[in-house]
Amino acid sequence: MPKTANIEDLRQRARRRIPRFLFDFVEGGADDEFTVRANREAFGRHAFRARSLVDVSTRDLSTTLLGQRLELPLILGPVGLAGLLAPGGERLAARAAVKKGALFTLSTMSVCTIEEVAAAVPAPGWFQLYIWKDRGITRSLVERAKAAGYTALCVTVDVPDMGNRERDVRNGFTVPPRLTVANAFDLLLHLGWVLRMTRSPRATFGNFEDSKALTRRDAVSVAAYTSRQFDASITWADLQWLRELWPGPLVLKGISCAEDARRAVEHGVQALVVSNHGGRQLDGLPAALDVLPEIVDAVGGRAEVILDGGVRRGSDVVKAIALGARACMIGRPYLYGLAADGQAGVELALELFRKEIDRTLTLLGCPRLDQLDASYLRGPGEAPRLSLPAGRTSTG
Ligand SMILES: Cc1cc2nc3c(=O)[nH]c(=O)nc-3n(C[C@H](O)[C@H](O)[C@H](O)COP(=O)(O)O)c2cc1C
Ligand SMILES: CCCCC(=O)C(=O)O
Repeated sequence: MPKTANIEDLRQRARRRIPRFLFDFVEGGADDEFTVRANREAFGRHAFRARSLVDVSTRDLSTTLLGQRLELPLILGPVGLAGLLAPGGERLAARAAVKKGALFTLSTMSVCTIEEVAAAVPAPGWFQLYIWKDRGITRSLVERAKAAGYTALCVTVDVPDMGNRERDVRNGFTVPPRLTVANAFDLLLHLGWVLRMTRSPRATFGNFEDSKALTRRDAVSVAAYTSRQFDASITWADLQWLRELWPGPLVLKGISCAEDARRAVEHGVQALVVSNHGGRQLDGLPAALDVLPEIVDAVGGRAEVILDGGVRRGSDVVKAIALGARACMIGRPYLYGLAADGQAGVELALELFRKEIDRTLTLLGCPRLDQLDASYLRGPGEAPRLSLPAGRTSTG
């Protein structure tokens, strides 16, 4: 097999290794997937302004996030059902993050439980919260995360209801996945995955008793399950309630305009994630990178800003940091690694990013990540658009 040179190669390996309905769940976005593509294309509108004759013989890629030092400015974003890509998927990804000096975020909708992931690593990372209609369940999730030692609560605010993921509708994707006439051939072509998954203790949302009891006969679509459970009535006022439950740092994920960023700061949020949920929620939102400057400006240093969406290259990370992000969150890139080769695949994804960030800093003439600023970029209008070859947007 040819060597894996970049995240796109890892994506191709993942595509071959897991059933189509699962790859589509990972890859897909909402409606026409305009925003999925926009996230990627935005990076091509910024070109570098490199400096020459700078001593770049040693480089420093480290950053601090909410007071924690990270060797790599990368956060593995919260992803539901990662445990379907490889048995124990969330545990494997959390271990890979520790090994590579990145940070792991566990999703509320994980297959492994809050406690299982915490037990797999020396110190757990962040816990991502979806607010349940049943506040008793929400409270219990927060308390479990606190007891297990997660260091920050990352509340996702862009899912009052699930986005319209048409690939999942078409594929009849359910939790747990079910054998149907329509997907029988797909499963037959991926018997390796079927066999691997028979070793997995469960194929549903591990944190919820009712979901653990889901059998293949009463399988539900992700949209149906989340619609039943997620609270679409939450407002800024509810953040106060969470504050009382969670004394540690609070992060809001899914901020996409300056007003909300300002409001988040006024509510004492320590970090915010500029994100459109990887284009999986409201289709038609602009690229996350395009709203980053507006949000960095609105926050004015009062909270840490993280860029999430479309990051596929070390140079993307460097561009986001030059525009004021403190770190980048990645979703699909590490899932490709997990699907392709379990923990080793996630480590490979992170290693590819590390090498690319390192090389970019070297060639850019900026040896330290914390010295990056907008003077290292030429913005849209200042430079010709850099375009990817057809079919190489990493999505679609
Ligand atoms: C399969 C999948 C599941 C996801 N599940 C969650 C989730 O449970 N909670 C959440 O806040 N974001 C979730 N996200 C969004 C990611 O955290 C992140 O915002 C997005 O993947 C970033 O875009 P990228 O994939 O281009 O890096 C999910 C994304 C994917 C691809
Ligand atoms: C799997 C449950 C929902 C996860 C999510 O937020 C997403 O798919 O984007």
